[in-house]
Amino acid sequence: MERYEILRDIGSGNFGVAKLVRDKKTAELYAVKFIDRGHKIDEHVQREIMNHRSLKHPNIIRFKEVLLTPTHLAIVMEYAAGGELFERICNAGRFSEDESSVLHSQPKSTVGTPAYIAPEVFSRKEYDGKIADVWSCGVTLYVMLVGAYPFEDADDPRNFKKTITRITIPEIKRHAWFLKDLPIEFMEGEEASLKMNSADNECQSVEEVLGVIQEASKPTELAKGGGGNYVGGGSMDLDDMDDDDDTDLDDIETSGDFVCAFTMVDQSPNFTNIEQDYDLATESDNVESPNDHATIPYSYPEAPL
Ligand SMILES: Nc1ncnc2c1ncn2[C@@H]1O[C@H](COP(=O)(O)OP(=O)(O)OP(=O)(O)O)[C@@H](O)[C@H]1O
Repeated sequence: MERYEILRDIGSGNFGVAKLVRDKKTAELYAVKFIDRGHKIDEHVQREIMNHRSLKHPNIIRFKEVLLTPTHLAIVMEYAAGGELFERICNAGRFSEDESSVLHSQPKSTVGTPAYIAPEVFSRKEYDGKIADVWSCGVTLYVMLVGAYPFEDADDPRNFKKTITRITIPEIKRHAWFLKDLPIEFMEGEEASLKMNSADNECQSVEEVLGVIQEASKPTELAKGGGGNYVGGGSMDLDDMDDDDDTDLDDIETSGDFVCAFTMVDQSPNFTNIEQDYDLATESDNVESPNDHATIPYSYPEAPL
């Protein structure tokens, strides 16, 4: 399969490298995170991938698919061309003057930007610091996703006392900002399950994703001298990346926030049903021992994070 062309490195994390690729058919750009096959592909990696797959929101990088190269598990996702969040924050400055003056007018025992402070901290009664931190993290996440403060009254934006009134879960479920672009998985009722079925048909299925992850968690056949049973190969092989590639990178739009829409192309080949114990002997003739890997248990939460 020669679906993607690797263009350049875009970063590296704890688990591997991320590269910018172009879909040869549609010319769309994607980011691909490469993680070494073998022991690094554990239940944590699996959980991250399955959680990512279930997140569908315009402000969250969209998962596309997982593929195998001879040496790596490749996670294909939407490419975010806006650069690093940290740099954005540094460039934007920490607080505006307005925010600072509000901050300084708070009681001395209250530290932080008011919009981020949990209601109980304002109340000056005893409170649990850890729980208050969870509130602040929630506000931070909301601001990062939406670009505005939650609980803000548009007619009275500086009235931070409004955060003292805690919204209830049923109220949240009816709230406009919760319902806007709500992923189908989290919708309730019959309409939701109908939508869910049609959406599931559009992307790599849970079984396919888990099948690829299971395969990637096995010791690589390449390391053993075998050819291996892989999906991808060709231009997705990291070793194939040519630094002197004459691809004209100047033509690539990397100035906007998100440059590619989520578009599915053909899906990966069939995989063994993950509910059966994975039978290596049926996977590849090159396998030396069917007992040299552990199957990652399939136990990730489908619920919101
Ligand atoms: N979808 C993407 N679009 C653009 N750049 C990305 C994308 N995914 C990753 N990157 C870049 O690659 C870097 C490494 O990403 P990666 O997800 O491997 O690691 P991380 O999230 O920084 O840390 P960890 O390895 O702990 O998950 C990121 O810091 C970012 O610069």
